[in-house]
Amino acid sequence: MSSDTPTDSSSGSRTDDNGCGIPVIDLSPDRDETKIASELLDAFSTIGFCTLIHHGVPSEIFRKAFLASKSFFELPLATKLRYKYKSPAANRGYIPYGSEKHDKDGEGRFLPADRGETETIAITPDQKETMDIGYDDPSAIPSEKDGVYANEWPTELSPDVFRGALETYFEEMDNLNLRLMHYIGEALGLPDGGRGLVEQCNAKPQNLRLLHYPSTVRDQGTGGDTVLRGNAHTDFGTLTLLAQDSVGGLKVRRADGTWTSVRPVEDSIVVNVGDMLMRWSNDRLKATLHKVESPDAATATAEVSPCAIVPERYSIAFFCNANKDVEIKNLFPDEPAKYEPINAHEYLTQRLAATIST
Ligand SMILES: O=C(O)CCC(=O)C(=O)O
Ligand SMILES: [Fe+2]
Repeated sequence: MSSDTPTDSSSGSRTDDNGCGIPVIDLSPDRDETKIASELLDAFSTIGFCTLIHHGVPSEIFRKAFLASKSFFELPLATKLRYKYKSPAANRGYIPYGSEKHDKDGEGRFLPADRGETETIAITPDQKETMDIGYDDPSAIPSEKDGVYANEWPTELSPDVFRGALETYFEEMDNLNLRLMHYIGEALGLPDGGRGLVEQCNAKPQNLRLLHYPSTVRDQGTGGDTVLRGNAHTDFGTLTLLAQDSVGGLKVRRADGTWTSVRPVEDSIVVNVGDMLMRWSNDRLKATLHKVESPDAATATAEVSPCAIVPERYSIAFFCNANKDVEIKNLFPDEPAKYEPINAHEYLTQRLAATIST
């Protein structure tokens, strides 16, 4: 069996993935919610990933968000650099190619914090540019001292095309995340049936990231046929809600070390567990390594060019976190804690600082 076969027999998770590579979970309102919750728990405690369908977010909202992303990345580099990412504390703005250094190696082991230039260079920089957007709280006055930051919306783009589309997208994803956290809390058997988890994630500490992987040629990057567009990593927060275009290339590592390709499904959302939720759940939920490569013909739904050109790719990640003041501490006090408690904001800022050079 090829290591990219889109089934998952090794992890013990559901295999009815419709060829998607990871479990597919249907959130239709007429489905039994307890069943949905147990499917989510099954996926998140094995491969750590699933694809959501019938989640209720209208197609139009994805279409407008992808249009906003394209309009931004098509601006000249000098213009995009006016909105450059300033600090992990603010966690907003544009990051040009080659600025992410990753804090884990290809096996998921943390690299030393004081790693020098050589070790950084040993990992090929991601072939992507990104734009991070947070929540603009209308009732708070931005102040660096108080840790309140505002987005810098590009003045070159009409508010309808960019800001409006992305604020709507943010709101939809935020609601969906809270729904998922409720299911997770319920399925984990937490005493308050999931309400407590929701209350600890409901202050919009999330981060919307637009990603653009430029078109490239196959024999660059790691060599051979495959181009590595995004290094293997785990996400930092609680859940990540990812929308992708039809190009493909996302791969997830199974428990046995082989990789499964996630086939893009129109209007679906790929969800995965991040390290913060893995810690919080005392390792019951798994933050799994994933990476982005050039698409293989078997999984891409877009026409994959037989020639050397790999088409550009767009995706939108919605990185969810616990509220800034939450202590991430073993949710199961009856079992020995595998991690020291840590403040959610501190944890996130540390991980961001270890990966992004500003
Ligand atoms: O672009 C993708 O498909 C995945 C991106 C990703 O994993 C990330 O930004 O954390
Ligand atoms: Fe990721």
